[in-house]
Amino acid sequence: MVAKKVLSLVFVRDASRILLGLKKRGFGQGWWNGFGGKVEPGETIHEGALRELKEEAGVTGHELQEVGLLKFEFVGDPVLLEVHVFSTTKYTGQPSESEEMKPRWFDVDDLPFSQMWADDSLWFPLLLKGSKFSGYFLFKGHHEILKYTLDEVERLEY
Ligand SMILES: Nc1nc2c([nH]c(=O)n2[C@H]2C[C@H](O)[C@@H](COP(=O)(O)OP(=O)(O)OP(=O)(O)O)O2)c(=O)[nH]1
Repeated sequence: MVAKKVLSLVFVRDASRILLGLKKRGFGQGWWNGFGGKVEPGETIHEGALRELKEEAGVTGHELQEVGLLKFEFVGDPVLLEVHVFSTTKYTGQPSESEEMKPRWFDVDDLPFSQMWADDSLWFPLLLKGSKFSGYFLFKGHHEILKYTLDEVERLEY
């Protein structure tokens, strides 16, 4: 049986910028990403997303919209990752560094794709234009995508 891990991933945006964090440890260390992590027992995915955003970036998110559903498999690993992607322009608090992430605003025209997960450059254009999207990526190691599907969708289906 394939085990499934459910994770959140949150992007905070303003008119021309997006808040990313440099992951300081663990999965994806050394890469820029949104904020998120494993959903804990007893919380909804949305609650998990808000908690991780607060823990990792010091920011309270409001009116999070779920915009993407991304599934990942890694060759040789029986675990399927199901990443729920959220976006918002509404937040309170100032981004601040945590044990896990070092936040920084990036201009949306100048994103550090060479220091991000390889799939991100494929779906970021959909995220940035405000579309909803659904994707599946099969990785070999953490750098190479062997195959993928990616669709712009009207609504997300689970
Ligand atoms: N942008 C992007 N994010 C990804 C990809 N794959 C992937 O898991 N993520 C996200 C989902 C989560 O937000 C984050 C991984 O979560 P994590 O393992 O750090 O979870 P956590 O914070 O609960 O971890 P920990 O406390 O146990 O260390 O990375 C990807 O290919 N691209």
